[in-house]
Amino acid sequence: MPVEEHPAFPEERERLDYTLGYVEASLENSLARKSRVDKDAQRARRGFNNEGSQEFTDMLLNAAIQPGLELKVRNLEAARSKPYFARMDFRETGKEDAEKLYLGKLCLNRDEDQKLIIVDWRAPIANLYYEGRLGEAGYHCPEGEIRGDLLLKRQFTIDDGKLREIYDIDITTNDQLLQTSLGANADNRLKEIVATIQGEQNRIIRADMNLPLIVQGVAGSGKTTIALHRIAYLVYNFAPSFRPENFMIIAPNRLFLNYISEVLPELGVERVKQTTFTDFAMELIGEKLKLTDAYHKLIALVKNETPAEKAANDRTIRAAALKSSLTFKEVLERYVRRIEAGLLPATDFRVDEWVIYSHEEIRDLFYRDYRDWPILRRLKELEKHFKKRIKDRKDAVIERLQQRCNAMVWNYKLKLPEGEERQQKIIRTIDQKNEKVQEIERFTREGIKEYFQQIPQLKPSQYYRALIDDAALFAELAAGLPEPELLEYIRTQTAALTASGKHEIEDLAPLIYLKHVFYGMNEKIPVKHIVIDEAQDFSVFQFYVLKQIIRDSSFTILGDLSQGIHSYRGMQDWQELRREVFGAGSSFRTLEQSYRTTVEIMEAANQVLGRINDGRLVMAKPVLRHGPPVTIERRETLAGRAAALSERIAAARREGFQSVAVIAKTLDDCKKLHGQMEGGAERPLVITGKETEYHSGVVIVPSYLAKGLEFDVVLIADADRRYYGENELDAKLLYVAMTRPLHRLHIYYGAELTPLLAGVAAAER
Ligand SMILES: Nc1ncnc2c1ncn2[C@@H]1O[C@H](COP(=O)(O)OP(=O)(O)OP(=O)(O)O)[C@@H](O)[C@H]1O
Repeated sequence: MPVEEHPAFPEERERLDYTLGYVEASLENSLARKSRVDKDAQRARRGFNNEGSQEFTDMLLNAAIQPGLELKVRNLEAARSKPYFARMDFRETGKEDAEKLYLGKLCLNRDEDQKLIIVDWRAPIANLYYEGRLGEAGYHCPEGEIRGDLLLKRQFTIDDGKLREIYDIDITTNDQLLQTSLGANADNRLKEIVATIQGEQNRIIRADMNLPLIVQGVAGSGKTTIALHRIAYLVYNFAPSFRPENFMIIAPNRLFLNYISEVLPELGVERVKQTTFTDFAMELIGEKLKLTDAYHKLIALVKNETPAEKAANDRTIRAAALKSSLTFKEVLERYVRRIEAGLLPATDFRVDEWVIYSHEEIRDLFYRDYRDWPILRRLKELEKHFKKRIKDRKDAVIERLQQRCNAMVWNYKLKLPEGEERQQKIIRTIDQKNEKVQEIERFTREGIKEYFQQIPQLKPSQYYRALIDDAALFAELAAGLPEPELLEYIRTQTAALTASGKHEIEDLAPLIYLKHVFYGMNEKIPVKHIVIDEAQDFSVFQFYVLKQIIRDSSFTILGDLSQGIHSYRGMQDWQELRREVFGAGSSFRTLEQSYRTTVEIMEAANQVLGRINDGRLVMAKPVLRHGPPVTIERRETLAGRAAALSERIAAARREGFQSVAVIAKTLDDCKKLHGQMEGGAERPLVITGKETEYHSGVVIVPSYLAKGLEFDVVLIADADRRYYGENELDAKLLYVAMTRPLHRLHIYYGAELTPLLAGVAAAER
């Protein structure tokens, strides 16, 4: 129905005009204020000459105000075209009138009377919109629970300040706006979804920040999107105790970070730390380490062609899993305990003939009083104790020397006549005393230095190598642990790698662990809440170290075991993570509804997943949105496939789709295909994984890099048996590829179709 025919159109248009007028006025005010503050800041900077001056105070004040004002101006500018997206009418129990609340991305108050013109979607009352059905409803706020009647829920489409659509949501929840939003084409980057957040997503966004939360969500269930909305929600609700810098999101790679980079600014949130595990690990370890290519192992694994390769791969997978487990951490823990036990010299701390601290006293300090401190930091405390006691002793000795010197001087003055000889003797006495004092100072300084020189202090990577290179020590420490042969294999592989000056991603958790136990790192990390996306690719050991180093911080962990293409080193089971790392206090939620793709595509992908035969994997339920069937076509030659792909790309473009991805198994396969697609109308861009900027449009992307991304149309280029065999890893890779499109999926193969797709009800030619 045209929007003008909606009975509430005149009222809503009037309200929109009023709001836009207010936004405009507020923007004008804020711009004027911003310009004043900017000018004052400039003036103060020019006039500033010392830290006690008025200019300095002004400079600090302006620096504090400027970012907030800039943000306000940006938010108001955004609100000009779309100030709100919904309205709800709520009558609180005991009150006569219902309040009309308009929900938007930011809150806007009327300056005169503080009346709310727009309610922020993150405010407690906004929960009614996401959770409440019409009728009796309530919400929690700092004052307690507020109950009442939800009389109206209405959604709007507003573009460029124009009211385009009005949808009233009735008791049966007809989410027209969600359908419209899902039917739209993929933008260049991930987008915000405040208007259509669903109940199960809302409960994750608003979950208690202090409890670790683990979310298993199927492909397309909105994990990445809600991870970002959760941060925006927490930033808003926990300010000013928490600042945006206290939040951090860890994502799989920089390309992905760039893909998601617009959501937080769109939600009015800046300065949240967005990083990858590798980058964060390097920061924590504090050493410049060379890493092997992140996908090197996966690429070797997916080639998997000859029986010999298969056997070697099997061992690689088992070794990576063991190295990423808490069993390997146990070896390191024993190693650390061994170093700790033998760290102190078996002597007293003496300076010359004085015993300053006895061995027993030192042990008590080191192993008892400071036992919870990082090992090498305890040495710093010992040193402080040594210095303090030396100083007390030294002061007493110097005092005695001084008294003796005074007595001698006095004696000379009494006994010798005034003159050259007496003067010389007095000078010599004082000089001798000064020399002695200096000698004592030197002695004590050197005594401390000598004591601590006996204690080796290495970098984390040096401690690691000292263990990895020592076969006998390693075997001794690993005694009694499961799979001793595999542990020894890990040791030799790691020793060879580190000898060539490199580490692999599985080494990062051990290195962070060593850094933490020897040096500690708490004061360096301002992070209080960590959100981890694609968490299925993290190992238990990685989670363990993150939890250890940021003890007070809380975690939101989101992932999908069905997409665990790094599961050889990643997560097999969320319950293990809860058991081993986060404990019973953590909560666990599942998301089964998938919003990205059509029913036809999701059903085909689910069939592939079903082949893995793992009861723990959850099948996605698509939102009811239909599209054309998945097609599977054979083109015998690579050239033939390339030509067919080029045709499909052109057709997709004619249909108005913006983003098309050709997915081939590995980067090499992508490059070969690219070479063949020269003649096509639009030659795709190959994504190599080295990019830091995400370009959509038409791309060729290796299956493992497609994870997390989405496209309007996906063309799988090589669904042959020889590429996708009947094994878990291949099935997961194919599943990831098949769950990337929003609207169309076309599959091609050359010789023999992968058995993983056998029976997939697709339009086959
Ligand atoms: N409530 C919603 N309203 C509108 N769109 C939504 C909603 N939830 C998810 N989407 C859309 O569904 C798509 C998938 O979201 P997202 O990429 O966050 O899912 P994901 O669970 O991280 O997916 P995957 O694990 O497959 O990478 C995105 O286009 C997102 O905008």
